[in-house]
Amino acid sequence: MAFFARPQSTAVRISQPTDDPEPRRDTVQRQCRNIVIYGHCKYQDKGCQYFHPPPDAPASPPPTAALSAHAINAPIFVPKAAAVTHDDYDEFSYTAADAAAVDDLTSGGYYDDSQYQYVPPYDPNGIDSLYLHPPPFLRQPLNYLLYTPSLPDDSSTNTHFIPPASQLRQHLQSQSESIRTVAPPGLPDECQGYHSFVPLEPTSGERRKLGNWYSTVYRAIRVSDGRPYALRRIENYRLMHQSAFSAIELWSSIRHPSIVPVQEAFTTKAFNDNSLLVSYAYFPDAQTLYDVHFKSINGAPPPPPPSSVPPSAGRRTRGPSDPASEMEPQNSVIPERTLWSYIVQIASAIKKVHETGNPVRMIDATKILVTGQNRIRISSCGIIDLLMHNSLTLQQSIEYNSTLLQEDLTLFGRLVFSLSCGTIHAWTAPQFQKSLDWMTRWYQPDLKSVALYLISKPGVHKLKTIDHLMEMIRPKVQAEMEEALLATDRLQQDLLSELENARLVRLLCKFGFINERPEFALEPRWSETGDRYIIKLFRDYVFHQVDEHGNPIVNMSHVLTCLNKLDAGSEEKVMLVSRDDTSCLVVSYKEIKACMEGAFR
Ligand SMILES: Nc1ncnc2c1ncn2[C@@H]1O[C@H](COP(=O)(O)OP(=O)(O)OP(=O)(O)O)[C@@H](O)[C@H]1O
Repeated sequence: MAFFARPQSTAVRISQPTDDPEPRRDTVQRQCRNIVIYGHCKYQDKGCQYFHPPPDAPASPPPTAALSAHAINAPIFVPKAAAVTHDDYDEFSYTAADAAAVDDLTSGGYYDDSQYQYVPPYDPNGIDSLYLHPPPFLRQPLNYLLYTPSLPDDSSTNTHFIPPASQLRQHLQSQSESIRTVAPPGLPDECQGYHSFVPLEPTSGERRKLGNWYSTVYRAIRVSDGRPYALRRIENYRLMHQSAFSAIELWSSIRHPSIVPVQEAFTTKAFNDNSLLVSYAYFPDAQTLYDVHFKSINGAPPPPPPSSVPPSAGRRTRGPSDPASEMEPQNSVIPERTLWSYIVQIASAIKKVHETGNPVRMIDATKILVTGQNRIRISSCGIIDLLMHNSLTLQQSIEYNSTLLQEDLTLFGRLVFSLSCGTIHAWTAPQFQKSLDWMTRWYQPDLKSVALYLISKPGVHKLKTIDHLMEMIRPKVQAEMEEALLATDRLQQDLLSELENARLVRLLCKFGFINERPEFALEPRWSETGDRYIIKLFRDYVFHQVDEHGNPIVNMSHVLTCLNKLDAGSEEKVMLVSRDDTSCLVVSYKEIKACMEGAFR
């Protein structure tokens, strides 16, 4: 058929305008489209602001005339759903007159049907039945892919592990920023496949030690996967036995949600000494338990609250009126729920490691990281095993290991005392009785029982075991599991609302790749004819609409609606007009999508 100008693209050419009755831009003097379409406007005296020719003036083209491309410049319609939900909707689209003119359209559809009551172009050489009986414009049912289904929204509630969505977003943004921190000068540009070293602790002032070794933690990016890692550097380390690395090999095979995964270890001279570097997974903005819960005691400003307080728990502060305030002045008490959560997470990590027959050796407030709301992970695993590697006989090593397993539980007990009492030395003899009183005052008795079990001295025939501990805390484990599942549900729901982001970005990237490539102007497969032309017109339709004064319309909901429909390949049709108004195409989103995929490929 003649008006299928490009059958292969299925775009419908409507007409070549033969006269120029209207200026390009919409103005209040523009002729009312109701006159053009219906021959009269029932809102003429009721506020319609467009020009209505006097009754004796020459009649406008009858409705059966070919629709001019200029008609596209008629008042821009905005999808109803978008307009009512978007703050920045185009005012012009909803002037009183238009509101009246398009009032009917709101009775159930998204678009002004009357705008689509077009008649196929007049084709003197090929009048056919379509001309005489134009097919009705059928509104396509919405594709379910177009919109995220609305689910009950609990994103504003504060769950145990996941803060309200607004806070979560802030955390994630801050983490993203931390990952991209620019490397300061003075550090190696590249070292064993890592670059962009950024120290994670102050490098001035007192030097930090791990055991007898000076140690610094850096964030660096690994070349092979582009991901950030936390590298702990041990200065002036001499590797005596290659077998020392077997500890790292073992730890790199242990995966547990409460253990910072170990990646690899190597020695290097890149720091102008013999350094040992152990690479761990990096958790942006992580703070140690010490930083979060104990630092204020040393006079440093307290870190931001760990966001660990469930709304009902409140935060209690030791004040001078508390009998226990003699222990430490003005230090916030960790809510019992948070404390149990820490205990369950650490116990579960210890169980995982003890099952391999190995000790953890890093149960310490300065080595346990808080990586999210109430989420903790034991860090720096394996490094002590590497540094203190010695060649023991099998029997010696079994006995040594057994001692270290008991030691893990004792360290754990000390940590529970420290966290419950808010002071790192709460378990030591001078403070022990006061600490017990304190725990009796603020927490349920089972917390004290657990702490006492953990720091008790093992009998010759009765060793402490992590399994026994797990049995003691079973009800708390169940509560923790429920919280973890709730967190998964919450995250999945949040993820759903972000689902369209990736799709839209991919579409925008494709637009960017395809449009405006003058260097390919002479390339027949590329030039702005055919499919590429449709894509260009669609780009204009989505992004470059202007109002009656020629000002750009910045209507995000229009853009998002169009892109969503394009992505879903909706059957809905859209009218595209060239910039010079010489041609006008009606194509479906589905067809535009096919054009775009083709051009992109
Ligand atoms: N895997 C990791 N991901 C993100 N940050 C980490 C990681 N490991 C350590 N850090 C951060 O590096 C910093 C230094 O860690 P380190 O273990 O030396 O703590 P520290 O408080 O300085 O302990 P110490 O007093 O023993 O030196 C801490 O702020 C910690 O949050």
